[in-house]
Amino acid sequence: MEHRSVSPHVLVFPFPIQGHVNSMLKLAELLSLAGLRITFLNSDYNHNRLLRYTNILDRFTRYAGFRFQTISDGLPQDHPRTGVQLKDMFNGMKATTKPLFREMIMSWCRSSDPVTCIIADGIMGFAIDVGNEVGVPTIFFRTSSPCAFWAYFSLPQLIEAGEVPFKDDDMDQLVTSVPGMEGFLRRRDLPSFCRTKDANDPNLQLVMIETRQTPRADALILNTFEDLDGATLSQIRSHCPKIYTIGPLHAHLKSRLASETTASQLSNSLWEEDKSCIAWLDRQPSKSVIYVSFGSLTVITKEEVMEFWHGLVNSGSRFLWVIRPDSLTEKDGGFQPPAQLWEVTKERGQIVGWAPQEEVLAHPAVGGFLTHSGWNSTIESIFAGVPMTCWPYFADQQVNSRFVSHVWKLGMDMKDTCDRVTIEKMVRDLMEKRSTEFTKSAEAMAKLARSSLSEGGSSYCNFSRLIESIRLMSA
Ligand SMILES: O=c1ccn([C@@H]2O[C@H](COP(=O)(O)OP(=O)(O)O[C@H]3O[C@H](CO)[C@@H](O)[C@H](O)[C@H]3O)[C@@H](O)[C@H]2O)c(=O)[nH]1
Ligand SMILES: C[C@H]1CC[C@@H]2C(C(=O)O)=CO[C@@H](O)[C@@H]21
Repeated sequence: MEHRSVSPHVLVFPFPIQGHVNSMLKLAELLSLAGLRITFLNSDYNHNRLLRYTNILDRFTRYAGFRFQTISDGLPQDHPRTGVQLKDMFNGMKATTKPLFREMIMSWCRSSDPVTCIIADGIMGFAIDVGNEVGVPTIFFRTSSPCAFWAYFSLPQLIEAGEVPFKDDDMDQLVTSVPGMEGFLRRRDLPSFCRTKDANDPNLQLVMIETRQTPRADALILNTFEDLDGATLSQIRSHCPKIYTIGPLHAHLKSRLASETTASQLSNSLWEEDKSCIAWLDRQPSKSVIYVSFGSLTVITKEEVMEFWHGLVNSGSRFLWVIRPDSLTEKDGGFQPPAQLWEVTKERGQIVGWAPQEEVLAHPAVGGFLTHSGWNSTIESIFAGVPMTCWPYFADQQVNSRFVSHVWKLGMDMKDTCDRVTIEKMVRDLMEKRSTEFTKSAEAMAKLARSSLSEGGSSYCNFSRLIESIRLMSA
């Protein structure tokens, strides 16, 4: 198919979940600031939620070349769309979204303003097929971590060597088939999809097949910075030489906007942010609060909630805890936390349904983060210099938490445990006993993150290279 336009028109297309929409919308805004014309393709479901809970329309009207388009995710309106239903989400994309996307691209390419480059979510290999069909270059943006990407990429070798599926129950056994991670990556640190008895498990196959598509893309964008992930990036570069590391994206965007722009003005939340927690934080002493959040897909049992609650209360720490309204596996009926927990929570805690997380992490009262280790949360915490205790739920989070604790030494990993005694100890260690040690390493890493974004820094320069390459694709 022939192109008539020479001015870049980029289609940005995320997988329809919070952790992907958030970072891809930030990328879209950065590209708009650089003068590119952008079509952002959102699922109808997520677009309606963004309209409801954020100012995206006002925010993006300032970019003349920016427009939102929507597409079905193939799921009914009342589908829960949590981590438990990942398979439904992929099935919906395959059965409904992919054919619609193909039609849309075809018609845009025939229009007077054809798309000249697709930036698609790196978990959606079908975008490359469609891009190739219409002759439009496709760049992947993988929103998860480089370390997990590399573990996914190494899955054929892990399976071939008989390391996945695991041969027995020893989860502390080191794995040797992820190059560069031989000395420290245990079975329990592999992406959660490896915890299967069947090498043909559909989720395992899916992440492996999708990840192995990446070298077919014209380039790969990652939300990290060179000083954080240099060793892993050099492994990935042996298969995908054209990589643009332009993170931490949330901070990159902020640094290129007017200095008075606040994080909450840039919210891409699919839930309503409860801003009252900022006023509460304002009343707490410096570094006294542990922020607790498990992201947008985690579901937990009421037993786990009770263990966390007792652990937090027994730790003596102040805490700000996000409990998403849809995160409990059971219905609220019959869930009656003891009055004593509520009493202590009123004295030194706050529970909200969804928080303005970037603002929370940047708040001086926050001294630690009990996190599920989603990649956005991890990189936001790294940028804010906040040490972490990790309780990974699924996917890349098992790998990320190992890197936080063992490689970067920015906190601790409590994966595969959830009892009040361990939680109390982990919180005490993070907030008191080992606080100086972790705060020191977290602040050092935050400094490197900031310098990657300053003029001449790696992420700053890589972003210019990315823009240049998109312009060349459209010439
Ligand atoms: O109360 C909250 C909680 C979260 N967030 C934001 O929501 C995003 C959550 O993203 P992330 O930490 O990456 O977690 P998930 O929502 O679980 O993200 C999914 O997508 C990520 C990127 O691919 C993966 O790393 C995760 O494992 C996957 O679960 C972050 O930007 C947070 O700042 C808020 O604004 N308020
Ligand atoms: C859609 C989920 C499967 C893989 C993706 C992911 C990753 O590790 O790349 C993490 O969690 C989810 O965001 C994605």
